[in-house]
Amino acid sequence: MSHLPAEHPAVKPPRVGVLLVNLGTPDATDYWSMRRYLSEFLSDRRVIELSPLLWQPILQGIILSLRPQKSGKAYDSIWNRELDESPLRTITRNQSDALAAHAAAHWPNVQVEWAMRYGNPSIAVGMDALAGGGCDRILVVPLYPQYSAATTATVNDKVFEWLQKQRWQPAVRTLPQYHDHPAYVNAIAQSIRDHVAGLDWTPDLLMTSFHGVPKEYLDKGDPYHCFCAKSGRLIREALDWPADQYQQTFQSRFGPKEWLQPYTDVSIEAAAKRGVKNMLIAAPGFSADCLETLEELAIEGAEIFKHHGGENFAFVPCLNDSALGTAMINQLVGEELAGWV
Ligand SMILES: C=CC1=C(C)c2cc3[nH]c(cc4nc(cc5[nH]c(cc1n2)c(C)c5CCC(=O)O)C(CCC(=O)O)=C4C)c(C)c3C=C
Ligand SMILES: [Fe+2]
Ligand SMILES: [Fe+2]
Repeated sequence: MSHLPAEHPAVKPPRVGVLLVNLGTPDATDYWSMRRYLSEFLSDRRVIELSPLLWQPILQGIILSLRPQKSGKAYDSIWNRELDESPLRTITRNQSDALAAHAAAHWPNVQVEWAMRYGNPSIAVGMDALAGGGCDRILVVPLYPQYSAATTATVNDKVFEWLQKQRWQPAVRTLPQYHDHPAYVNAIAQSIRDHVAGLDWTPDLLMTSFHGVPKEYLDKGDPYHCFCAKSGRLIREALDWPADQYQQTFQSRFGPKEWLQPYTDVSIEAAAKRGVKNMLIAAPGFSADCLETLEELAIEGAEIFKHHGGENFAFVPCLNDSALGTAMINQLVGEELAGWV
């Protein structure tokens, strides 16, 4: 006859968890908050592929003495003062709330949480909340349409680092990239169409700007570059936008090495100099507006364009928690939960 020990773990009714994950964000814009965030981010060996013996002295000594102030100022210019947090955090939480509402209506045994790869709330906190809620199956959703080792893979690494510490592991699925999914391509195309309809001028250039990575990562086999090119082409085709009035670029260069080209800032300047007067820019690689879109594109991009002779400049907001954006997330998650709900 067998006897269960008194401390036998409680067996809860099975539930399914979904964890939405985006990049990360500082808790505040002061020097130490910025330093903590940038240190975690730039110490990730998927992001900076250098030996820590070489990189950490440069990072801790030089970069983290100056960059926290500079980036803190940039974050200050876009900070959500009402909620005292970065826009990326506000938007990701809203996306999660919208998915949770959809789940409550359609998939009653699904719990939704959200997390940031760097900063708070962490992936471990999100996974703890799902496991604590009784989820024995978890779908992880890195909110990156185009796969890169520097983004999608490092989210999955962090999830599996959490799994390594669990005695009772849930089953885990990860959402694959969706760079050519019709729901994604059509949602981006529609958001661009809607934005154009609200302008009192006609764009003579549409630029789609994606976050860059060092060119070396492409040479080593990271497929991100090709996925961005394909997304750009599919979006242009969905819009039926003339090829000679379209350009795809890469932004947010960091450090002295070559990054993926053409560079967004250089291309905006060149467009203005060759006589483009009306320019529209979109950022289809970002699921949510953040420093890189609100500051680098909408503010700095407009300044560069106008400084070099451009007249009208508009930025198409990311899908964020718009009806288009949340419907797309609901669809992608619904397809990936097949067999689980
Ligand atoms: C070598 C450094 C970096 C690589 C490689 C990199 C890849 C990469 N990043 C994103 C998306 C985002 N990056 C954001 C901010 C940001 N990125 C870097 C550096 C690299 N990114 C830094 C240092 C920062 C912080 C700000 C700064 O100091 O400039 C953000 C915004 C976060 C926010 O809270 O607003 C996003 C989003 C992708 C998609 C990507 C590779 C494909
Ligand atoms: Fe980045
Ligand atoms: Fe940037």
